[in-house]
Amino acid sequence: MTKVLILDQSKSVRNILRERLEYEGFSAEAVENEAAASALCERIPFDVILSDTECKVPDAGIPFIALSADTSIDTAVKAVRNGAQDFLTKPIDMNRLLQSLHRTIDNPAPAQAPPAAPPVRRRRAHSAQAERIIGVSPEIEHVRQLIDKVAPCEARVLITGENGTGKELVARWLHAKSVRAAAPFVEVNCAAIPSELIESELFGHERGAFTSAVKQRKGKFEQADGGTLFMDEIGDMSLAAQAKVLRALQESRISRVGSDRDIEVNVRVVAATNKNLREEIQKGNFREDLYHRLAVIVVRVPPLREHAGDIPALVEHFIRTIASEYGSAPKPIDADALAELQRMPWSGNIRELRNVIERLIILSGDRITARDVKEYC
Ligand SMILES: Nc1ncnc2c1ncn2[C@@H]1O[C@H](COP(=O)(O)OP(=O)(O)OP(=O)(O)O)[C@@H](O)[C@H]1O
Repeated sequence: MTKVLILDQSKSVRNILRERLEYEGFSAEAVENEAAASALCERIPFDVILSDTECKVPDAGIPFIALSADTSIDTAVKAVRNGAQDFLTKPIDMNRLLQSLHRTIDNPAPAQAPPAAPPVRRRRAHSAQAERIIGVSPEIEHVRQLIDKVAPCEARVLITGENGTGKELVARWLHAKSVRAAAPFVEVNCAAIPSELIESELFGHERGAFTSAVKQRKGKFEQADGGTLFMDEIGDMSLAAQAKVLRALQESRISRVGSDRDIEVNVRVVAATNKNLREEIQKGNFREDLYHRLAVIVVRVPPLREHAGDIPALVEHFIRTIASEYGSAPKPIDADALAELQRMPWSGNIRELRNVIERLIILSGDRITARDVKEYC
């Protein structure tokens, strides 16, 4: 199992990253300073360190990825000059982080040998605008038709499907095609938030509600007022949090942690899960009443293996978008390389396909060949 050390002064960042990485199958430890990191590095052979640029990374010869809330090119260049394998800005885009971790682990360049001039890369903007849904298969057409029918009405929607199938993309389109399109689309990943923080994350808190509540904060429900709240990985929420969400949905009211005042909210909830919620209800892990509140309409997003005919169009799309992020020309791909990609099982679905295309663009020569696919996938 890949071992990751998280070095960050913020407890919530440490908790969120640790929980999410453990969820993704990594073994993760988190510390707040260099001394603790050095001590841990002596005991545990970490494969990679994730470190905020405010912290000093222990000199243990372990590749590291720099994280920072400062998005300036100067900070990125400095981090790479200091030996970082990659630089990611906060708030962390988990897809990017996972890609970066896999790249670092698969290809750990010595931490002491940073490139002289790091490539400047335009990162994908995390904008409210939804990316295009690629695919003309009957399966994807069906999803598109459902979006068109369901988006304009106010009904709550539950989106189901395996990881990486495009559930978030569907949620963004449901918002973009609704009457709420001009209002915020706010997302919350219920699996990434430790159970003790979820209530404050969803409903906000008053100053002094708990030790670290140094100022008043609006929760996701209030932030999404007038718009759409996308609750991802809803099946991973604790029963206690489920009860609070149920009340918010029943009454369209919430109260911040530490307050006894109710606040009215006008939010359309779109939820997503990769779990079978009916099975979770049988096991006692998910409230049936909440399920019926959320799943007025169910949109199932198919796994990529059920619409493999869309792979060539998706590959072409990713080659173009990734090339433009890197500021380079799109690389051609050989027909037999494409055929090879169509034969793969894609258990990580479209996200995995995107990651593979990014890897192939970086590692292949002038064009992507079948040999590249066999070597790098
Ligand atoms: N039909 C599609 N056309 C183009 N891009 C797509 C399509 N479906 C998914 N993607 C892209 O694949 C990646 C994964 O999609 P997304 O995050 O929506 O999946 P998800 O089902 O929400 O994943 P998870 O369950 O892990 O949260 C994103 O980069 C998304 O833009």
